[in-house]
Amino acid sequence: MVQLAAFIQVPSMDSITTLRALSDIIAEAVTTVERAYKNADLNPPCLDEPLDPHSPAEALSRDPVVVDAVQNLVAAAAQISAATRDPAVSILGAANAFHISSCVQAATQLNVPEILRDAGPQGMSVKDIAAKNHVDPKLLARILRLLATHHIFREVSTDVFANNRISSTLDKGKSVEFLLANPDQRFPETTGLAALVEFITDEGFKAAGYMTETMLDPTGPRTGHMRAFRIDNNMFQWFEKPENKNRLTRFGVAMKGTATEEPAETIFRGFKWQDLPAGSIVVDVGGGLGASSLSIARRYPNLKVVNEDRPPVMEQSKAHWLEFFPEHLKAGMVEFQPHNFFEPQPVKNATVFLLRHILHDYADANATIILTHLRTAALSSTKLVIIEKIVQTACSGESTHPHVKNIPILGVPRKPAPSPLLANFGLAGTPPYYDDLNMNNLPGGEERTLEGFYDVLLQSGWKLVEVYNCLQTDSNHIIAEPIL
Ligand SMILES: C[S@@+](CC[C@H](N)C(=O)[O-])C[C@H]1O[C@@H](n2cnc3c(N)ncnc32)[C@H](O)[C@@H]1O
Repeated sequence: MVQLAAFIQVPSMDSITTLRALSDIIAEAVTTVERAYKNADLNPPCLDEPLDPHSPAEALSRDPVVVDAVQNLVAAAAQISAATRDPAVSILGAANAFHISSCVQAATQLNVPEILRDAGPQGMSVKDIAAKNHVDPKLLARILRLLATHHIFREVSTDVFANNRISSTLDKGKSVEFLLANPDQRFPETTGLAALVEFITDEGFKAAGYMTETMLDPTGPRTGHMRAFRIDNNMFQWFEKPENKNRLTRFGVAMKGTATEEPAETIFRGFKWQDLPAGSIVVDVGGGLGASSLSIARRYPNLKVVNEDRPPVMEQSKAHWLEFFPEHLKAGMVEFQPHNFFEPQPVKNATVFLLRHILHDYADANATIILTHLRTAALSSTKLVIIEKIVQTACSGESTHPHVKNIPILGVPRKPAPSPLLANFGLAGTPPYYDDLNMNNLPGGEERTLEGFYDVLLQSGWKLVEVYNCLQTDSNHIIAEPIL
């Protein structure tokens, strides 16, 4: 009898209390969103309609009050689903989640969002979409239906699909005729979000397929990417091969796309660029196109910029600055310095070394080499500004690291998650964890905890002095100074 009782599922008071608390969080969040939109005499954006990035309703969706409410809503809705759904169905859903990536890849590579933009709200028959790409309409219908089931596209009537708010984010804003006739020109001059999605669902997706194999075979190829593409050099060297020219272009635009995940003002919400004296030298180490330093220089044109990256990227960067900020070039205030950051740093009088999305490409041994070269070239007054996400744990509790507790965390205080949500807001807080594994599988790097940053900086002669939390983004500005 005692043994039998163990198998009888009687929901405890705790489980019910948890469900009630989650549903209260959802109800309260909906009320907050409703009130914000009523006060502005607007309706929230409609999922069934394409995104209009310039509409007042979309602008209000970025209001901190609405963002916070939606964060609670997403976290609670995911947790209540996890708590109530058949766990076998949940785990099978997780196991099959790669189909979503694969179908998003198909839809974007076939330019379906642009084809459906032209079709308007009544949508287009999958036969006509498939005909433009010379692919099997039956398979395309199955792909788009799986996506519509996940609220990406809308199945208007049987086999007729239209864009919705989510699918339309992939619209590259170019004509279908142009995209089909110029496959190598699909991404330049776009926001970069579609390029980022294609990079993740192509290189990222393939590399992830080899993550476990790589973990179990530490003496073999170092990354999932090397295994997937059967290469023995790293992703960045692979990008430089002539046959990967389009991939390199896509990656460059995709990195610009990472900025679309965060509000345009983010770069100004942490480190106080305005306090730098005129003529200060900002070195954008591994700057890519130099999109971040370009934003900084545009706002503070008395700052000099040295953009550093691998030689082929420098060509692209120069073209980017010529297009978007030619004045700084003409004024001789920006230099393009081909440089390998595993070799000694050539700029010896930097005011700031800016490292945005660089250290996470490398595990600690290589990150230490990069940081040590910067430390050797630094003046005693040089600041290191690292822009990266700081990974939180899924549980609550104080750090046991001896030093990080005393580091000032400035900027926007991070709100604690209301009980019973996970401390990191669960599904609403996933981006850093996705990035972490992309870093592992592609270049062999990692997103770091605050403790991880402190330790790798210390090993390289830098002291982590403060952290800025930026508004509405997971990105942090991590400031370090030379240890003298
Ligand atoms: C993740 S991207 C970040 C780009 C830019 N900082 C940004 O925030 O958009 C990494 C950059 O590091 C560059 N990179 C990779 N290996 C490098 C090396 N050994 N020396 C210099 N740059 C390198 C890549 O070309 C790429 O532009």
